[in-house]
Amino acid sequence: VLSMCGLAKEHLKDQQNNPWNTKIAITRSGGAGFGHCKGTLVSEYFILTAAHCFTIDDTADHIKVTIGDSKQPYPVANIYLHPQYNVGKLKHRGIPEFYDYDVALIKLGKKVEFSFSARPICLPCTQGTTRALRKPLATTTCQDHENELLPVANIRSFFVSDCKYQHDTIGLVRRPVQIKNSDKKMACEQDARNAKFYKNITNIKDVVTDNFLCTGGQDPVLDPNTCKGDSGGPLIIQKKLRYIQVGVISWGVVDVCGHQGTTCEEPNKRKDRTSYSRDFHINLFKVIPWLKEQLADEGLEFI
Ligand SMILES: CO[C@H]1CCN(Cc2c(C)cc(C)c3[nH]ccc23)[C@H](CO)C1
Repeated sequence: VLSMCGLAKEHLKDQQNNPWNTKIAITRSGGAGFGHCKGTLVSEYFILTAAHCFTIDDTADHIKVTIGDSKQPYPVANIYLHPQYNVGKLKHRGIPEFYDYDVALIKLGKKVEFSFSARPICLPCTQGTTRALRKPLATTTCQDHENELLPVANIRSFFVSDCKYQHDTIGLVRRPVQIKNSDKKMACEQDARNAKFYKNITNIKDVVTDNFLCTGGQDPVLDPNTCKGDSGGPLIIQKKLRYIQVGVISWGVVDVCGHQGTTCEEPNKRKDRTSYSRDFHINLFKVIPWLKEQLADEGLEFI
């Protein structure tokens, strides 16, 4: 059976504690600079990330994926963007960026040998998550997973930032945030209006569709915010000692890292977090059919 998903070495730090954490580097021709994104290892060949990390002319040979402690990048065989992702879909309505269905799968050119620093995270509606939730395999449904992981409430979850410490060592820091899946969901979504391109949108639900999970703000508690470089990273829920990914970091209202990109808590380097600094993540329960199709041969046993 595929090694258990969502298992981390609790007492260790950084990569052993987030063994599904991957870095995606995209080299653009013509000096259009580097693209950097995060992603998660979800099976022996696939990385889950955000579709907006890629532009139409990013080909597989311009993408490098590093996993675990290995400095050696994996070759990329192919990229699969969600078929309904279309960043320019609302351009005619003066909305330059539309992030709906902002998910993509990268197929690696080489199989990942799992280890304590390279292990897949659990995905919703797979048998691995049923086991991780300690539920009966025969009777547990995808809806049971959703009821357990995303109830109507403020749900404790986390994303992961990389922190640059002195001597350029990179650490991985877990950032606790609450998914506003309660009566606070509306206010969370309305704050999208504070984003650069969304200021004069009449109906914010046109851009913040039902496919998003919303975190950030200060009600009930002040949540940390994502940065551009966190794009494609996971929104994770921990159940006992197992980790399940419920979202992919898509976009945020305020890039609290500014240009330097690191997301470390350096003094006065991080823009102050405000009540309207919200972050939006693609809800994986809304893209199960696409995941199931793309990952059909990966032994994940979707239910
Ligand atoms: C609609 O306009 C907004 C779109 C996205 N924002 C950039 C951005 C991206 C692309 C991705 C992630 C994960 C981000 N986390 C925080 C900011 C941020 C800009 C500027 O913040 C405003």
